[in-house]
Amino acid sequence: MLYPENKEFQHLLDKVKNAIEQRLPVCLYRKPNQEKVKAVFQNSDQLLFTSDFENTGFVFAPFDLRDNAVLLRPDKILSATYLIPIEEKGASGLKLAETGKSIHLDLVEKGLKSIAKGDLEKVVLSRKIEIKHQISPENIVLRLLNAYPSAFCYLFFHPKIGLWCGASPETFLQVENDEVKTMSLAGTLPYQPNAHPEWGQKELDEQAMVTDFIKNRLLKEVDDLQVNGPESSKAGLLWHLKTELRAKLSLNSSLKDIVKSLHPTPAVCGLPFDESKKFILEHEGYNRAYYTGFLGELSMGESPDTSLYVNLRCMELTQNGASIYVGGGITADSNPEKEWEEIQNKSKTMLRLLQIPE
Ligand SMILES: C=C(O[C@H]1C=CC=C(C(=O)O)[C@@H]1O)C(=O)O
Repeated sequence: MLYPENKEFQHLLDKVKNAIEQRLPVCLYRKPNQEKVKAVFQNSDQLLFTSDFENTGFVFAPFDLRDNAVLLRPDKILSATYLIPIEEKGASGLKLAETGKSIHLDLVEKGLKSIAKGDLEKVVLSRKIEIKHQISPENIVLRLLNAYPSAFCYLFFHPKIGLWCGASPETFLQVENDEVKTMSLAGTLPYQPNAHPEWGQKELDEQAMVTDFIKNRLLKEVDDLQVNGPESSKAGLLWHLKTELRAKLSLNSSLKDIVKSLHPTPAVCGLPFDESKKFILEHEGYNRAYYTGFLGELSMGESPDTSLYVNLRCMELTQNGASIYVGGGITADSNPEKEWEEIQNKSKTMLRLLQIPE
């Protein structure tokens, strides 16, 4: 037993473990700053999709929406309160390998050349890191819940898709009645205890580009748009610059319209939209799959509302291993070495879950 003090939570965790063992789709998740953990179970291994986001269920959408967004049909939903134990083990002994550095530096240089030529203004470039480990999904999910109370934490399994988990710091879209909320999250610095982040022009410009894009795209779909920020926001061992946007959904707009006009935002793709996406697909050299896609409840919450998060700080769990996905925004002011350090720091968000001894 992993959590004997809380029978309700242990029951939920056991059910999730059973579903994975029986190869049935399931997603366990906790919204930011909440004590309630939920799990959605689908009682068949059918691969279902949503294209208009009008269904009820849990959506798991890829970076490239030409591939389908997976829908978990909520045949059963369980929830339990989970209180984080006070004695939390810190991130100890993190060893960061430099493997893949030269490949990533070359990719960043290519991005910088396209920016210098005027083809791109910004492009988010990423990589996949393969790690070996022996930790069970139940232990990983506990570590995730304990380490990142202010993130959207999840463990998603579908036998035809795979096993993914993550701690996303970024809201993609929240819709409750006609109220729409989203955020622009871009600009990163390492977190230093007792010190405030000192943002440079590169991060401020990068953040402004993302905010302007979201603002301009949203203005076509919403009324009464309000923009608050940017401000510093802590995400695990990192600081980000964050701007919050809220508005009223226009009468002739739908969730599908907003999703299609925003995803993928320049926080995970780039500017101009089409050219940066093309650059990523041509040059990154691997398939992002569900990294930098989005996931969450569709018409399924208490209200019922929709709350979607960007699939960042995530990994795919495989037999005895994991693939950690990390990326960063490249602009004209980027320094390739610093960009490498930034994604190394981002990789610690998932890496620390695999390296603390059982
Ligand atoms: C693409 C990622 O982060 C995005 C979100 C916040 C800050 C970012 C940045 O500063 O580059 C990225 O835009 C990632 O973590 O893999």
